[in-house]
Amino acid sequence: SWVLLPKFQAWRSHAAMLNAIPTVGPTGLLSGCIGTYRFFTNAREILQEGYEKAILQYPNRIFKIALMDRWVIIATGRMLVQDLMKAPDNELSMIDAAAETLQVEYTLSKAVVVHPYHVSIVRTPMTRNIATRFAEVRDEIVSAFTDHIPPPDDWVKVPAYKVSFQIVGRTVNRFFVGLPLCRNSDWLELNTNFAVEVFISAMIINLFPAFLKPIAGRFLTRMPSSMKRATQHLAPIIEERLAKEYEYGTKDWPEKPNDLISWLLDEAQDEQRTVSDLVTRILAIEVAAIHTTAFCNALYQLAAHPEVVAPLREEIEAVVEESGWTKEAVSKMRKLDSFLKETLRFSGGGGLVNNRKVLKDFTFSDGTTVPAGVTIGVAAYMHHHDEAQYDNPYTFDAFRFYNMRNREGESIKHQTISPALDYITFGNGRHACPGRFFAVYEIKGLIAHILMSYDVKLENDGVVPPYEWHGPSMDPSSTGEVLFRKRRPS
Ligand code: HEM
Repeated sequence: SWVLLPKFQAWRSHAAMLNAIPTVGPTGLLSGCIGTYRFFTNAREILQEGYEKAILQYPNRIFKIALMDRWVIIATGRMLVQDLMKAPDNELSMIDAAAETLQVEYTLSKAVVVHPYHVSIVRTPMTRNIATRFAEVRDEIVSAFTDHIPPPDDWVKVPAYKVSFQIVGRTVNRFFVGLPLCRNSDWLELNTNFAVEVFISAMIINLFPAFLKPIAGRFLTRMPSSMKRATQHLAPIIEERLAKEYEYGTKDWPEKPNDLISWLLDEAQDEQRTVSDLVTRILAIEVAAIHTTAFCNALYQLAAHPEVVAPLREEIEAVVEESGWTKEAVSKMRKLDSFLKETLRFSGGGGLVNNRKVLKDFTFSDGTTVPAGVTIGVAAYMHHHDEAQYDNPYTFDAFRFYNMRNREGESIKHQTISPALDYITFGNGRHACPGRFFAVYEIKGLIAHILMSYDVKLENDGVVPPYEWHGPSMDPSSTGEVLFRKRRPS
């Protein structure tokens, strides 16, 4: 029994830590099954209830929700959010949480979490090349809009969700893989579908208990066929680049393209220099870059707020006249930046983000302890609508952050790219989204182009079509329409 005693004690202390955390949603027998079902269908209500109780009632500002085979703990308020984002990876692991949330083993490949070197490629060479590649990105924005929404003389209805994915897919791919692949319809369809499939398959696999996940995982993913399809497009390009390196005996051969494939090859080691590993990384980055609903949300908000159009147009025209369509010009678009950041605050984030797997019992700075084995996350939507963070949080105030930047000494604060404890759309700290610089320049470029070339409006009296909650993720309406016409002189 002396062998079992320490185990029993550890189990008791684990149970005591868990018991001290209030549960929201179903409790008792079968709570995991019912809880998972309710979290899938009613996550918003459960999270809102927990969030309000955590602030007003609970002693330690955290609460827990029972899922099929694990507990999810939600941390609320700036202090706990800061602790969570500052914690070292060997205590609170982002990678382990991502592997679980996205079920990467079945939906992507274990390799992307075992050696995530592609994250530093996004952070450094990719971000450094935004300025040099901006003219091409801008060219693709113009050409993608011309193809998908040829400027009509009279109002036409455009399915916002579908078209925004198509336009983002092309813009992102011009930057990642260049012409002609960025306009190849099979490649684009594969990428946009794959990005959505990863999230849907993972959500369904997560409904199964641990012992059934391998079976569910085998049947519920189209990963092998997507990999094969992606390989058909990428293998010839990758092989040609490897051949050039061999031929010239250097990685810096003449006229090497300046794109994601080259940036990856510059860093990849040993087995990472194979077609299959590189294809997986490229798909993983595509998923991170394409599965963002920011542009679609911004389009709905722009169409819903005609009063912002004139000031935004005035600003864009002035900076473009001065600096052309460059990265520098886009960074000077401060009102547009505020509009985008307000969109991300107001409609971005979802209910369970910045997830961390607890690898060792973890104590927050207020003394609250969570046991190893659970997952902790943040309810970003509720955080961004908390009056402790923002005045009138349920009002969409396009120039909220512009006005804040105009305050004495705050001109470089409050930008869309700057994570802060009251603004966690891109996370915060060490794991803050490394792709946010590109994402922000790209989305600002897309909205600026709409403002310069089109008039937009919503049919339904300017009311944004209802958001869709899929489990804890909050998405813009997938069926809503925005009306477009060629810009008319005002
Ligand atoms: C508006 C668009 C985007 C949003 C809202 C967004 C949001 C996020 C968030 C919340 C995280 C996790 C932070 C955490 O857990 O602390 C993250 C991580 C990440 N994002 Fe983004 N992202 C966006 C666009 C992009 C783009 C365009 C790329 C690639 C070019 C990208 C690549 C990544 C990568 C590689 C990570 C993992 C970082 C790590 O492991 O440390 N994201 N993103």
